[in-house]
Amino acid sequence: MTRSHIIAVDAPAAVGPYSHAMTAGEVVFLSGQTPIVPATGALVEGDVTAQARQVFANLGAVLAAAGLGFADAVKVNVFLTDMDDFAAMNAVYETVFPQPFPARTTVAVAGLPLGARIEIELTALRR
Ligand SMILES: C=C(N)C(=O)O
Repeated sequence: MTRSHIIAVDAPAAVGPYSHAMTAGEVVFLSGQTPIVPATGALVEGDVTAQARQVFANLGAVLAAAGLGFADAVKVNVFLTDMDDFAAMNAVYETVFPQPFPARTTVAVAGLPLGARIEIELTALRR
């Protein structure tokens, strides 16, 4: 099975020792994206809705660098620092993924890098 890494020039630089994505055969594992604005390296201004939109913009940039799109996602993991943001996250989420929606898990966590309210990682499949 081939293994390679993906660096997306349109996504924020990694904030730690990880690749934007790794491929393993036909499966593409995207690292978690936080709401960092690529041009500034800072968190986007605004509420969790703005943060969710930025996260999806960043994930979209990584998917595009892999030659993929949100329709290719098979599993998504959503991390929130406050489960009260669940509905707002869903409202953005359902505009991004076509149906049938990928499998998904959402959990609340004690903290995220740079004080973000949301981080999302996903796994996609080359078809
Ligand atoms: C933002 C990340 N994906 C990380 O720190 O692992």
